[in-house]
Amino acid sequence: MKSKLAALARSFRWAGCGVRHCVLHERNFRIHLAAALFVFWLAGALRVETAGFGLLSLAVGGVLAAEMLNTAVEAAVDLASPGRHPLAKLAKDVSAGAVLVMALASVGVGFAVLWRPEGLLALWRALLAHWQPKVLLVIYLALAAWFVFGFGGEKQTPA
Ligand SMILES: Nc1ncnc2c1ncn2[C@@H]1O[C@H](COP(=O)(O)OP(=O)(O)OP(=O)(O)O)[C@@H](O)[C@H]1O
Repeated sequence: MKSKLAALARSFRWAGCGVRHCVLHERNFRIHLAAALFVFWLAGALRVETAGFGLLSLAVGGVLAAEMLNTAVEAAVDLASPGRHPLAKLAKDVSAGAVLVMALASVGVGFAVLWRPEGLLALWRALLAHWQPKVLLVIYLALAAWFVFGFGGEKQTPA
């Protein structure tokens, strides 16, 4: 029993290593994370109901998972085919296309859940009328830019 629990804990640890790698070395993954934070903030500000949060979570999780699978495919292809090969190109392009499809579907989910003209207009008016939201927005944009472009190391494929 103890060794089974240890094996389970180990598998979670390896999964965590995969997430950590993407956060540190995949710029697109960080873009999705920064966008997700904004989407969840917007959903909170618009008082989106629980089901809406569920849909947004599925969409955000789907895009992040697709991005991670794309990274896994790229690493496996580079390992199997260090030189150029049409099948390597096919695998990478289809994998990248899957991320695009998931991202577009998520934009659709985002619109369906967050398109509340009155609420959005009220947020926009609050942004224009007060300095605090402007400062918060600038801080968020600066932190997001640092996180996306300045955080972690260069893209790499582990040896
Ligand atoms: N081993 C390979 N053989 C043939 N074509 C490849 C190979 N590796 C990459 N390509 C192709 O070269 C182009 C650029 O690939 P690259 O791996 O640089 O991806 P990318 O679009 O820059 O994405 P990322 O920044 O996530 O790596 C893509 O069309 C890809 O399919």
